[in-house]
Amino acid sequence: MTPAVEVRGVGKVFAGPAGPIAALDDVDFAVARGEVFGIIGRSGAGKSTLLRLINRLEAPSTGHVLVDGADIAPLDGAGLRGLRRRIGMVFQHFNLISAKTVAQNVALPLEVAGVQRAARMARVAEVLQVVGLEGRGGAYPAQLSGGQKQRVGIARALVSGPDLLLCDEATSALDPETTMSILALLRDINRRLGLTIVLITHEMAVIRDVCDRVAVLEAGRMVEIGPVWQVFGAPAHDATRALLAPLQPVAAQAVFGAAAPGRVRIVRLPLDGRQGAVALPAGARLVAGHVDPIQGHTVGHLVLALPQDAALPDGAEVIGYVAADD
Ligand SMILES: Nc1ncnc2c1ncn2[C@@H]1O[C@H](COP(=O)(O)OP(=O)(O)OP(=O)(O)O)[C@@H](O)[C@H]1O
Repeated sequence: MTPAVEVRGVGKVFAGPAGPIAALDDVDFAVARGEVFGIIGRSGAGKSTLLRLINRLEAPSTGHVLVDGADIAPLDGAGLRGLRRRIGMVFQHFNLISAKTVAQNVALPLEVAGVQRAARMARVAEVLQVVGLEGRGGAYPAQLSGGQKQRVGIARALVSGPDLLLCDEATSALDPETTMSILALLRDINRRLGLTIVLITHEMAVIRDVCDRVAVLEAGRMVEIGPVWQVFGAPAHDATRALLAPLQPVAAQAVFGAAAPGRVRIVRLPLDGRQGAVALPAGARLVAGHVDPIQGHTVGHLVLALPQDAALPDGAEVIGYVAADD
């Protein structure tokens, strides 16, 4: 099946005041139809630029972006309007017009496309129901909570019946509970409407809670890509590990002392989601642990105190030492 989006050898160079800035360098991946695909990276990694290339707000300096198998570079006029109808955008700060009601905000793309009023209103009612805002069409944005405003933003993104949704830090302005409900809504839309979703975020928790696969960007390069459970379970790049760190409160190395005679090893044993039951050496004691069920895999780590004569379990690393009777 043709991928929903293909990013092929894409580079993007901006002219900065102090010379050219390579925002993206040879980025290459494909997003399958019906997938929720996350792009994560720290600030300045190139996430927004990548999203802007997919909806052709920017053109690549090198390489190609294909949507539904077709290069979007040559599109102009009607072709570009058609592309924009097939792509819904959800923004961090909602981008609602405060002087317009919820229904008027949601109807805007249809109005621009010249859809008749009756058809507009019918479609708006439909998408407001999808996002759980039925009956709120007459409210103004100022009367809504952040989560409700984002629901309006999502309804507006859906109103033209797109098959691809691009989310730009869609939950970054929301509290954790509201974030969860918006992510659940995105997942629901993905499943019910079969929509492909590409989202950018700097939070691994967002990736964990909603994505099927993730690509990690670091300084404009894609340093890692894979199913979420695999990337969480066995991150291959330092940038990925740094992004995961806030989610994995390891009993830090600093807590433990250095090697010395008679001291017990503290080891970190990753659970990469591939293991079944994990066999532990006799006499091992549990110090800490963190487990995330992701896509049906158990991902996380255990921190163990190992008796001196015990072999280091496969994949475990020594992170420090404590006195035998600690
Ligand atoms: N229009 C532009 N002109 C010049 N430089 C730009 C432009 N847009 C982005 N950049 C630069 O390209 C790099 C990547 O920026 P981008 O906004 O894509 O990163 P990001 O990962 O989305 O970061 P953030 O999370 O902070 O938004 C940065 O160095 C940025 O300063």
